Amino acid sequence: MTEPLLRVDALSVDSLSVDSPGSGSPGGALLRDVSFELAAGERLGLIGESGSGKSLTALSITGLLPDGLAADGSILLGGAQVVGSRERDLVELRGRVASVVFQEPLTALDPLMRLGRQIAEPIQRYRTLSRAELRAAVRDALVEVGLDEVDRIARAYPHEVSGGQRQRVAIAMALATRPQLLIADEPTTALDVTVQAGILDLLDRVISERGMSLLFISHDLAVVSRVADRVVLLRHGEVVDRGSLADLIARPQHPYTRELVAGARELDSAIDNPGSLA
Ligand SMILES: Nc1ncnc2c1ncn2[C@@H]1O[C@H](COP(=O)(O)OP(=O)(O)OP(=O)(O)O)[C@@H](O)[C@H]1O
Repeated sequence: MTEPLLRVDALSVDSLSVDSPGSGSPGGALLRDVSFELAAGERLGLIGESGSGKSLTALSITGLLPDGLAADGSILLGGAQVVGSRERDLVELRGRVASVVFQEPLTALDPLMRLGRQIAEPIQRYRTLSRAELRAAVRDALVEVGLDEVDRIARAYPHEVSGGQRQRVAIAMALATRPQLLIADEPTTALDVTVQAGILDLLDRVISERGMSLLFISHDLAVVSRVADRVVLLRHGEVVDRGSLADLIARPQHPYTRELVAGARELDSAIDNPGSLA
């Protein structure tokens, strides 16, 4: 078999900056010269403290920056340019190439629509199915994200299921369009620790089973280490460090990386020795 001439990354962000041009703020750009690549099937963690620019990066990638903010540079999503693209083309890219899971599942869910219908919508957008086939596809989608009682959940409204179940449904919706890349923006931050572990295991499994790429965004190195192979560290809108997770943890170079690694170790030993928390 011959090697392909051109390897298309799932995502390639090159010299991305985000500005708030109308604001006249003297602070300058919100993101500056952010660059990273994500190969097909790879898992990258984007780490940074609150306000470092993680969400603006995710919104830039999906072409969803709020009004008043402008992106510059290049973002290739499955080989297609996002920066400067028309909304019509971006709609096609979202879903087909990349889907997003947010911190708060209610962002993605309509409170007035039964969950089964909400999952059926993205499935129908990309596949022509009979009613019976569609019902089976919705059940399969719920089973894939580890939910039991799928008939009850399909008939329920978002407020009638638990927070963890809602996040699983939101993940099922994000996966329903068969994207190549899943962008998970702090998907477990709003959940308690045991539920969090279940969602991380789920992401780990579906990403492997489907051979997808994952961009996992979090402020928490310990959480990222559960699902990512490589990380990019953002601080004040700039990339300050990057590398394989194993290298960064074993040999942290940048002061911010050292701080993060020390913090994650402290938390880990506090969990192992609960008395040390007192
Ligand atoms: N619409 C906007 N207009 C102006 N500034 C904004 C806007 N949205 C975000 N910012 C600013 O951009 C910076 C980066 O924000 P961003 O939401 O990307 O941070 P984050 O790393 O995702 O933080 P968090 O973990 O708290 O969500 C912050 O200083 C924020 O105040």
